[in-house]
Amino acid sequence: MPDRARECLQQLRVWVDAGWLRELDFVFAAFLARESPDADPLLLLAAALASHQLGRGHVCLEPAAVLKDPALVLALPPERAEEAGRHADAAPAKTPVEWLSGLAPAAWVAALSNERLVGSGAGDTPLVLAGSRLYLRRYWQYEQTVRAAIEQRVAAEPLDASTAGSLRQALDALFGPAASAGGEPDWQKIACALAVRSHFGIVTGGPGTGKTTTVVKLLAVLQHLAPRDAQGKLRPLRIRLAAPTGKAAARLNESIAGAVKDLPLGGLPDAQALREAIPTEVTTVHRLLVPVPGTRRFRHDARNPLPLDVLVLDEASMVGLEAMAAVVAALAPRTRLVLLGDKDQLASVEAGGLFGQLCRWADAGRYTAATRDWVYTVSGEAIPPAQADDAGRPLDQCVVKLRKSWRFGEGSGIGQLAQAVNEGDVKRIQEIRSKGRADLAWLDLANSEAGLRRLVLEGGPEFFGGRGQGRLESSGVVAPPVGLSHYLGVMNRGPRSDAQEDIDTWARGVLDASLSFQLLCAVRGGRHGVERLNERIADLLHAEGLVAAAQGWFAGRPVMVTHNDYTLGLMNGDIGIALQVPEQGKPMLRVAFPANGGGVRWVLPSRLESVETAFAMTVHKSQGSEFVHTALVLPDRPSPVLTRELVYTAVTRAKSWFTLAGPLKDGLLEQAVQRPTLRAGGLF
Ligand SMILES: Nc1ncnc2c1ncn2[C@@H]1O[C@H](COP(=O)(O)OP(=O)(O)OP(=O)(O)O)[C@@H](O)[C@H]1O
Repeated sequence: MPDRARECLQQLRVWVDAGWLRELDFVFAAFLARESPDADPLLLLAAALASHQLGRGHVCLEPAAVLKDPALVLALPPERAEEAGRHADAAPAKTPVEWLSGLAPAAWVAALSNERLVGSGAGDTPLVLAGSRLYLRRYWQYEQTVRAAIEQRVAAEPLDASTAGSLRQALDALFGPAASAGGEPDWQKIACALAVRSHFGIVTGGPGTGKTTTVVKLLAVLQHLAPRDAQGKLRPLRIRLAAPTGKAAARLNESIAGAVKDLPLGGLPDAQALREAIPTEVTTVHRLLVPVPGTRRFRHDARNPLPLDVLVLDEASMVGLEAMAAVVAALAPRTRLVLLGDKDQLASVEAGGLFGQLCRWADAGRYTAATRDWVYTVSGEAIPPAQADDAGRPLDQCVVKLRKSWRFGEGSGIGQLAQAVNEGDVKRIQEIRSKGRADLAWLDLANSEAGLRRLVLEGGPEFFGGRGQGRLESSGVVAPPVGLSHYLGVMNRGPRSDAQEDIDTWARGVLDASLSFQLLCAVRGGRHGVERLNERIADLLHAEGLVAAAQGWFAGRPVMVTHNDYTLGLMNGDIGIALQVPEQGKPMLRVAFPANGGGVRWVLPSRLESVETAFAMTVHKSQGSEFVHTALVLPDRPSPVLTRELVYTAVTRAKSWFTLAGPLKDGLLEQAVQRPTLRAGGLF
């Protein structure tokens, strides 16, 4: 191996030893150096960094973007290395940023020219350079699979004119007549119309904008348009609903049955048959595809597609590129695909960010004249000029953003804060803070241990605008905010008797009560990171006598599963609580997990290999969940992890109360909301 390549690998090794790169990144570069000993060191560096970026959620490396701001794009040195207390003298002598300084993008791209290692598509080179993006081949292939599947569905034959009348009848029955001219149109109705028009549809919107309501109506419309048998009886379409995680599936499960029950089908023939033809059970993507044990493959793939007419995928922003490629590969060409999600939330933890890419133009709409005419014909809704653009791409015609929140009324502080954060509107955030809102609390932790204690134990009602008094909303009575002592109180009251039924009811009560309050952290390391905070909270609860120990397993310890465990049927992100239950007369510790249908599943602590304490969890892990009172704890110093999407995701986890805790004077929040997440990818 030439000296230059050896030196490069030595440098990469130093960065791995410093915890800046993963072993995997090094191994990949070393493999390439063996395959092609004359490879340019800049190619080996690019390969290691492309692999590093994958670990950070980016599917490719864009040399020009890296060179513009290497420290930001590569996040090197990483946040964790600093927080682990590494000192300047322990840091590698040369940083990637220094190595790259002075390099021109064209020179870096030129160094990637290597027939054995880098191709432009077809072939089997380990790397693919597509335009200005460098991919590990597998991820380039995933993008190709997803793009082809979407393009094919976007281009699917539109409904023939004879169906338009029937569609109009169904849309009017479900949504009522069109809004009066000049008013805001009914975007839910438009979303349905457009999702019927092609074989691909996206409905995006913030919390409570009616994504579930809309998709249930869409399914009713599709069933209404489904073929009939010779006796005119409905031959229902085969429909499945899926979500990326068990928690997200359980949440949709809860809301969908109600939405199906409330469907206003009165104006349509066969109303009962239509209602019955809409599924209410939601599965996870993994269960839908059925994993083949010991492999990355699934039983359902291109050779054995799912027997489906329609697949609805909820919380699509959480689906990584690899999982999405597996989903679309398992769909027959005529299966419709409908994606639901909030495009402004954090992207998936897995490399991807594809929902954000697909929804890139959702705010602008970009509907062409043909789309506007068609929407008007089948729904009577006029798309406003602001959302019209005859240069819109075919994909844009399939994407609809729901713009009105039905959950957060005009006066809701949470709704207003979420919007201001999403728009990066610092002035508006400051206004919201200075005016005070009944459902928002701001807790400066700079020198206030007592404040954190109040928040953790009781939810800190006194920090809210209206001092945390309960209130009446259109949806019902909102009880005052609570902290962790709430569910621990339910736990410490114990079951009514030792009968298993009473124990299960009690455990379910504890699990439900635990959703009343959740602490979220932006980062894992540091004083306000999830690890230290969990330790501090356990100590505090122990000192208060609310739990019997602060370490190991103890009754009241909430745990989050960190890896899928198919034997136990537990998925990454599932949360259980350790409880003391009588077994053959003796108290034993068992972990209670929520089961479908309001039940409880009991697991022995010793069988849970990959769990972590979850008094506090990262915002990433909270995706797909909602809590009555959500508190975001900001890190104690600036971090590139703290982005607009992260804060927005945290705020929108709150149903009724939101607390922002942290060093509020240092402008951390303001910096964060002005920093949107960077995600590389070339999907659309
Ligand atoms: N057009 C509407 N008119 C009146 N109420 C509506 C309308 N659309 C939705 N809602 C109500 O708003 C609430 C939220 O709706 P839905 O659950 O469909 O929203 P979502 O976007 O799926 O929410 P989530 O944030 O939970 O994903 C529900 O109570 C629903 O009944």
